[in-house]
Amino acid sequence: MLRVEHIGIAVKSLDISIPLFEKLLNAPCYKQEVIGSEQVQTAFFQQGETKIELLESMLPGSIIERFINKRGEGIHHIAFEVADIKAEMKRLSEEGFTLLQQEPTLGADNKLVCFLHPKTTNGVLIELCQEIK
Ligand SMILES: CC[C@@H](C(=O)O)C(=O)SCCNC(=O)CCNC(=O)[C@H](O)C(C)(C)COP(=O)(O)OP(=O)(O)OC[C@H]1O[C@@H](n2cnc3c(N)ncnc32)[C@H](O)[C@@H]1OP(=O)(O)O
Ligand SMILES: [Co+2]
Repeated sequence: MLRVEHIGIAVKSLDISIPLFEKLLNAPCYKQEVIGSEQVQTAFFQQGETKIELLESMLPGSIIERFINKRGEGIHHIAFEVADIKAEMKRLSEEGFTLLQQEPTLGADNKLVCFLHPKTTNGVLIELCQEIK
């Protein structure tokens, strides 16, 4: 893994959480993006070489809504940047981790992404991401 690319935080309302994080980090939200396949709206903040990704559910029953209903707002996943996502998926699968998808999909901020099941990673949802060049 190259670095922590972002930390995903599930929030109920971007309208409330964007100004809150702008105050907290003393940095502007530099990008908002809708990811229809994940039924989320995102908002990004740069912090050194990593980012904070706020996630608000767009639809009832979405992954983010289910998470908030069960656990409340808070840290949802940690994303690691990798150089070659397919090679890393193969390595992690061979090491016994459960991949939540067999092929990378298009994520936010120009990335290919893949998730690992939190049951196989000490209860932490892990995202792998590779920049699309
Ligand atoms: C914006 C795009 C992208 C990016 O580019 O950055 C994103 O970050 S999208 C983020 C949202 N998308 C995802 O999270 C995709 C991967 N996640 C999943 O496929 C599912 O959330 C899941 C992890 C498979 C869980 O789904 P499901 O089994 O349907 O949910 P349950 O509510 O039944 O939970 C089962 C079990 O897992 C625990 N859980 C759920 N989410 C998390 C989590 N984020 N971290 C840790 N544990 C999690 C949940 O509490 C349940 O546990 P038990 O109650 O003990 O059974
Ligand atoms: Co993410």
